[in-house]
Amino acid sequence: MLNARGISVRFGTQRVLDGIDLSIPAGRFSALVGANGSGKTTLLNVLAQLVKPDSGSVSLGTDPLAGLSRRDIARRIGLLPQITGTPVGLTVGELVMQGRYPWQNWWRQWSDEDQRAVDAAVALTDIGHLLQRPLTELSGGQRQRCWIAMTLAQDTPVLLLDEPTTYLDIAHQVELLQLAADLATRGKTVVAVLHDLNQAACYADHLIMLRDGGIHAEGEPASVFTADNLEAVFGFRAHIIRDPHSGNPLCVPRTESAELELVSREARL
Ligand SMILES: Nc1ncnc2c1ncn2[C@@H]1O[C@H](COP(=O)(O)OP(=O)(O)OP(=O)(O)O)[C@@H](O)[C@H]1O
Repeated sequence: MLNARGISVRFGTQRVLDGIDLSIPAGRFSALVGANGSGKTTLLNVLAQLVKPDSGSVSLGTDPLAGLSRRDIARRIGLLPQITGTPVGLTVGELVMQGRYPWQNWWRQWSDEDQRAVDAAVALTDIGHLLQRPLTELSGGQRQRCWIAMTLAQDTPVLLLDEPTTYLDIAHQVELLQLAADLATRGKTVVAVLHDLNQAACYADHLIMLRDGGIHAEGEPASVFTADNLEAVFGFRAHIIRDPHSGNPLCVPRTESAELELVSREARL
């Protein structure tokens, strides 16, 4: 269990996170959703100890993370940030190998275990055919899969993914979400910031809705993914319907034209 207690963060005069208490279930796939600017990235960065909160603490199980070295944290928590730049002069293979950095030191160089972790990450993200290519020559989606592979190669019990489906076509989005769900089934604790609410409700075991730097709702998607919560958090009205195949909740935005059509149809009856 990854626990955050009383987390508050200010940037200047702006309070971005406001006394957050959160218990992220171990071995589950949690999705973090909320409007732009609601504090999702800041919260992930606090969980990964990249942002020091003004108050509050994070622990993994019973172990507080504050005070651990960067290397020790990186052996426990892998973070895929929102990627904005591309390193020049690096091949895909070299990037993925960098995921093993926290496990190495001057007396322990590249090992069979490192190679196994890299091979597994490469296979899971289907980038074996790209290993010799410079990162700068790849499409945005291919590059995103390489970053994900690097994070997987780190082989941490906790994975924090900030908008991992960015740049991916729909088939690779679904693949990535299924991979996150599978990793959770195999015991990893996965937390992903997702903007596609239906994907979040469909793939995650646990949904966390952030609103103005606080937790508005959290729990199983079936109980959290309600029209009222979506309206409160995102300010839009939606119908919640069920996926006829899986039974998962899906939201359909209530557009003005659809509402008018409904009213006039009812008036005609
Ligand atoms: N380093 C920073 N310095 C100052 N303000 C910041 C910094 N990082 C984030 N903020 C502010 O904190 C608020 C929350 O930002 P954050 O990136 O956590 O939101 P988010 O929910 O991830 O947004 P998005 O969905 O747009 O990615 C925003 O108002 C943002 O401008």
